[in-house]
Amino acid sequence: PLQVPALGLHVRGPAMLASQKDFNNAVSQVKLLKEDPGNEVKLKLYALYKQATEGPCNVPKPGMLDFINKTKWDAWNALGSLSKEAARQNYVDLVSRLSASSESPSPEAPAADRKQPESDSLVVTSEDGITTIRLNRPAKKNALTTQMYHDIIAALQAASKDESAITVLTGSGDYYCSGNDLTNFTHLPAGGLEEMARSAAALLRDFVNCFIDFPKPLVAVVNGPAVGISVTILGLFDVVYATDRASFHTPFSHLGQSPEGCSSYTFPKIMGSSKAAEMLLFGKKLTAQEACAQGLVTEVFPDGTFQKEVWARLKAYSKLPPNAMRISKQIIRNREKEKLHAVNAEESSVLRERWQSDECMNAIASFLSRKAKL
Ligand SMILES: CCCCC/C=C/C(=O)SCCNC(=O)CCNC(=O)[C@H](O)C(C)(C)COP(=O)(O)OP(=O)(O)OC[C@H]1O[C@@H](n2cnc3c(N)ncnc32)[C@H](O)[C@@H]1OP(=O)(O)O
Repeated sequence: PLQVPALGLHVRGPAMLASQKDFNNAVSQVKLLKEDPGNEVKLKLYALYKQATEGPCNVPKPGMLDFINKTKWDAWNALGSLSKEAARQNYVDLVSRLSASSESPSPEAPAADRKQPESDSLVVTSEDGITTIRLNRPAKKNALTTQMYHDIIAALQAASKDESAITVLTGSGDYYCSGNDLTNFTHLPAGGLEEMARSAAALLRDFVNCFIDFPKPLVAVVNGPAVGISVTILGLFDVVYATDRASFHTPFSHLGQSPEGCSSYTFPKIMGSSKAAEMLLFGKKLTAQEACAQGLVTEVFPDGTFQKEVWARLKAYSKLPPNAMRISKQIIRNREKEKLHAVNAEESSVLRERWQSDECMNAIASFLSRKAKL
């Protein structure tokens, strides 16, 4: 068979081609897949569907900043003059491979039992009664990729069951975390912007739920500036230690977005409604000292002695009776767990709409085209 280079697909002879009925069945089957096949595969499915139903790409190339439609256009255009029938067959073959692999049992351990993350961007270690989850993408200021959200969920689930007494989240390099990786929004699935927003909202909700439900003491060791979701979820930690080099920035309006991480509830509760509004509506950046004065940060340390002082303290705390700490945390958290879950659901659903807005798309395009920086 011939190969279509960009997508690695095969062109078959006419005798082997799938019927329109096979194709229609495959289109229905895609919606029933148990596992998300990932953005690359979804893009292939999109391109083959367009080629099978409309023939070779016949619409103008979208502009440079319209990165979502341009990615889809590129995938469709890469199929060149592949016939509708061959595209139909390739679509059917691809769906049948996806269905087979989603039926067969996974050789991997369930995510909750997996200790090591899928990528090097997260490092999980356990020592001295402390499980440390370290964001490890310093060249990108520890911006959170979609894979990292999944890995953090898995790491928290594993830490909730391991032997450690305390769990810590921290960052590598000069930043704690620059928030959501804005390129997450450029990998458009076959279902388009709407599907991207739906799956991001579901991931956000699962991610934040893990912090709400985490059963042991959870400590943030904020080793540098923090942006976006890495700031909002601090309201769900039990203790937050920060270097005096840290800053806390939630520029949601600048990004055409709205608060998450339960911050629409925790921030007004922690710092009062007016200070919370300055951060969440106007994107006021707080210094470490200001964040401490507002109650978001527990204690600020000089950068030169930050690591030494904080880890010495955490090692001492980790020797306290672990069951007593768990039970005490549960009593505190149980007071408002239901409320936090409701807030998380609402914030995720509002963001699902926001992510489809022009305000949000334009802000992301500006950042990616280097026009905007916070
Ligand atoms: C699915 C759940 C979604 C949850 C919703 C979450 C929302 C949020 O978290 S909103 C906040 C999103 N974050 C941002 O808007 C920050 C964007 N970044 C910046 O404004 C700046 O990069 C900076 C202020 C964080 C740092 O500036 P600077 O010190 O000048 O460093 P560089 O800009 O040169 O950054 C180095 C390198 O890292 C890349 N990068 C940094 N942050 C992000 C990011 N959030 N997403 C993607 N990429 C990021 C930056 O592009 C540079 O890359 P290279 O040019 O390739 O070196």
